[in-house]
Amino acid sequence: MTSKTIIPYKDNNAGKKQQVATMFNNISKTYDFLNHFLSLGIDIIWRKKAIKSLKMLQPKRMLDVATGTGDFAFEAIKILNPDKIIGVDISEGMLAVAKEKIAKRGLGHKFEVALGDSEGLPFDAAAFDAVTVAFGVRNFENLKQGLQDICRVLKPGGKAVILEFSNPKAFPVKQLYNVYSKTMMPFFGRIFSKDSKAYNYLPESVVQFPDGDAFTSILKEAGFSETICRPQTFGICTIYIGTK
Ligand SMILES: C[S@@+](CC[C@H](N)C(=O)[O-])C[C@H]1O[C@@H](n2cnc3c(N)ncnc32)[C@H](O)[C@@H]1O
Repeated sequence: MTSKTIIPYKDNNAGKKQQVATMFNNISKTYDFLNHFLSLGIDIIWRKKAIKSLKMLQPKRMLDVATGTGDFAFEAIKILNPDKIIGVDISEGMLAVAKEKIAKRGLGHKFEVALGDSEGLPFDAAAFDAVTVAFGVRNFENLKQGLQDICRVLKPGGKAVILEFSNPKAFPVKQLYNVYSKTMMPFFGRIFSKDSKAYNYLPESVVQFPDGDAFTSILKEAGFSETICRPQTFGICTIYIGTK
């Protein structure tokens, strides 16, 4: 199953990847604030829970794909204490914020970030014990290719943990969340961020994105086994785990 391509700027001819990078460059300075504000801080709980699923594996060398401003990687450092975590992202603006946070927290010896595309990761095969992606896969231009490359850089037995928005299915959460994401999110996004289109793209891209079993099927096609799907908070978000 492939998802219909949703792009941030419909009147623009650039491809999805370039548009997504531009959008995140535009919103990088307000991203962290709006993330916690719009999710009422629940994203912090989702991140912790997702990272905790790697505790048994005790990964030493980790990769955080679509690392953005680094919050998923910071959580991994706190909970798992790996020797090294590398974060890659296609948005220089988001990475600039991540770099400031790394310096402020004195974590430069443990957490490095670099420009890098999920669909052609600049690493050797089997280089990492675990790969994490939070709220990133929905933005990939080619989802299956991105997941295949994540599988390639994992060691055999290594795990990918993916956190992504999904669509709540049950009444009345489905209806309430629909209204919230289509009205409040774009409203506050327009007020606080520099990009009025970015917070329209967010709910539109979630609706179109394959979730639940549809997503775990793509994980399997990309080379993962023992796939797990754990919906969070009435299905607003889902933790997916795949093993190489
Ligand atoms: C919603 S942000 C998530 C950032 C961070 N992981 C977090 O949890 O807050 C999505 C990020 O995915 C990045 N991204 C989108 N497509 C990508 C790709 N093909 N390769 C690497 N990063 C990508 C964007 O630039 C953006 O920083």
